[in-house]
Amino acid sequence: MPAEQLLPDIPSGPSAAALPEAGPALSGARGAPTVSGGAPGSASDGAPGSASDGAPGGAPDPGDDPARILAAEREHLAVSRAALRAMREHAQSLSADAAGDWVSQQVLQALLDQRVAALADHAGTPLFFGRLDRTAGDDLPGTIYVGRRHVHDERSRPLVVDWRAPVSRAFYQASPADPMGVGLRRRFGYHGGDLTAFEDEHLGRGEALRQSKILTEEIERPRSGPMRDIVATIQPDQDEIVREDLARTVCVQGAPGTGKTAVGLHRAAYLLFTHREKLARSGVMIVGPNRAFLSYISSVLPALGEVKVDQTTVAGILGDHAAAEDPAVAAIKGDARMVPVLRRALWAHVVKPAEGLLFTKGANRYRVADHEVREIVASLRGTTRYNPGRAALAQRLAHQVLVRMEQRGESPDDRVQDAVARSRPVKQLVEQVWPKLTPQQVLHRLLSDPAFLAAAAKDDLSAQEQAALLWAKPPKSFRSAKWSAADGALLDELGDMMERTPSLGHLVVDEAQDLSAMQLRALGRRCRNGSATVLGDLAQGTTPWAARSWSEVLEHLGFPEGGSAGDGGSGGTVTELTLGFRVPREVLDYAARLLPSVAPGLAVPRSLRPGAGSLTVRHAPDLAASLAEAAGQALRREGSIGVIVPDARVSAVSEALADLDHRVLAPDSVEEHRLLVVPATLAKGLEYDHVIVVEPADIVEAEPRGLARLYVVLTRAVTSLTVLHSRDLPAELTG
Ligand SMILES: Nc1ncnc2c1ncn2[C@@H]1O[C@H](COP(=O)(O)OP(=O)(O)OP(=O)(O)O)[C@@H](O)[C@H]1O
Repeated sequence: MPAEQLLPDIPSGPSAAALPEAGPALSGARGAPTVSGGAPGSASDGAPGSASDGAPGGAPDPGDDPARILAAEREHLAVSRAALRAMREHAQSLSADAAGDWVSQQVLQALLDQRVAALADHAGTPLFFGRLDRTAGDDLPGTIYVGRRHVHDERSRPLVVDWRAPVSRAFYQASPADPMGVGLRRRFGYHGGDLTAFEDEHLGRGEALRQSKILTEEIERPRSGPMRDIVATIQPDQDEIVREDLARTVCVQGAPGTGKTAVGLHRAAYLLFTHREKLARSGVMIVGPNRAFLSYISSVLPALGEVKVDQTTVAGILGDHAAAEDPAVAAIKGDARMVPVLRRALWAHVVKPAEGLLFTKGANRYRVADHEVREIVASLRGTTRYNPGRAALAQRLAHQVLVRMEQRGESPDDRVQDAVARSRPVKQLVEQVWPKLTPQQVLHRLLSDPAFLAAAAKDDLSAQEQAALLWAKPPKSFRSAKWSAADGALLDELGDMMERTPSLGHLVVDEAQDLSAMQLRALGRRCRNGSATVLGDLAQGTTPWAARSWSEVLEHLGFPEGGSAGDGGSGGTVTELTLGFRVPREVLDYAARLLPSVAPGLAVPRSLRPGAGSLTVRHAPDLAASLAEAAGQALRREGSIGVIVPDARVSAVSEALADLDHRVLAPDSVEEHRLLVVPATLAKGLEYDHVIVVEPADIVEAEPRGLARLYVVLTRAVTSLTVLHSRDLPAELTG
């Protein structure tokens, strides 16, 4: 997004004023109380719908006194809260007894319980965070309050409108250039559940804020606990992505901290609101890199009222296969060239019948000749998945027997055909020609048997690649095989060749740049009838198979860029977020020195915040002592602290911090702690107020894409980054 879009010029400079007794805006944690905006005018200011239109009971016009305006808005909040209470009491009073039978009663009761839970008033956040005074002259109210959920009064007049409703769009998108029928846009700051500040933009008069203090306060607030929703401050380019059509697959490239994860989660919430019934049936799933990350993002959707979204990892989908594997072998297994290899391996099990079918019933014998069986097999091969093909073969053979019965004057019906299809001679022939298989059996054979692998690989894999794929010591049976994570995707591919994988309505994939072609295919087949939101940063790709381009990723997912998806859906579009909300500019510029080496094609990211003094790079011959000192200093400041270290140094660093209460982050960690030691390989997607990075050279040397790992690690800080090194820094960082 161009900076001007976020910080538009104001023809008549809006003023900022302090409001007595007002607490800090939005985050409520710090900062001066604010009321700002272009001469905060009357709440009803020129708009056909005034504040009193929206507030039943007709609140008096507070004029342009900020304190009176805020008092009037607090009154609207109190009225809205009372109305929500009434909605909840009404829902509680409803009985499921009216349902006809016991099962319907239980279903209805569950729905009523859900409704009551959804109508809870969360004391920590106000019911609304924005207001629009509209000049559109349509049937909708002149004034609307935008909040996390819809609230109406006893006459069904809306007091708060859900942020996802079409009319709320203007709250995020309207600008002086295109006011979208909005005269006044007001943003509220809050502390706990109370309104403490507001900012006005008289868009109708061509006024907009140069810099929203409420947004600044929000992005600068100290981080503690899990990720929060950004519903009050979604930016216009983020909102475009959030509200993209369900049918569209969107792929978002974005530098660290540009809000990709936040946008993906809000898009899920938006789609669930807009297509509630459809998605309740088909489902929405969020896929993240590991459980620690999922735990970090786990509160966002519930806070937006969406509790029924599955949040998982690729391993959660493909099975926790964790056998150790050489990354070079995993890279071959992750390559899309494995698809034809697997296909040949599977279908090689379908063989030419040596004999025809002989079916006996009483004294009668019915024959289907071997060439006829061959023709049936040939007509089925390649036109169905493996298992349905097997079932169809049995039915076709039985049908041939039926034809012969009819030729002899019998009149068998469908039940006879089913019985013949299940009869021993048919089963035996099918088993011989088209055997029952599991994905594990096929993959076990492929990775154990050089001749079988060579036949399946043809020219798709080189001799060296085939040699690398073969197990050094093949397990005796597929049952005792220890599968690797890469095998998981191969098994899934084979599974889908055998039986169609059910599809979800929408899939959000975070850190997608790290997924192999085969993993992407596994995810793509899970939204074959739906769509996807694909999030990532090519510069943060740390796996040996990390994507080099988004069009590749979309292709593997089955949503080719600009094209159409396999099952009639639309192709994907790539878009970019370029403005960073997390990392201070000084830190981001430092990390960006690595970009020419890790992703030469990408533009240098921009940060919303200057963050002067946020970066310290210290040569530390006594690393343990410097680390303890830096961590101690950070503990005296506000906010979370992440000590990000080469994985091999985790225990040593934990020992160096023995005197400070801390925890070590593990892949499955769900507990929170203010001071965390974070292995470099787990830092992706996370953020801390203060980050201390230990020994960058070790981080770079630990893995083939170590420079990209270092880029990830250096971009986790919200407030300060301290780099401690006893060895020389990597040349890419100093050059
Ligand atoms: N519009 C916004 N208003 C307030 N905060 C925002 C906004 N957009 C993003 N943020 C905040 O910026 C931080 C970074 O967001 P997020 O983690 O979604 O970025 P990301 O692009 O996924 O980063 P990374 O690539 O490093 O994983 C989060 O704390 C998020 O809440």
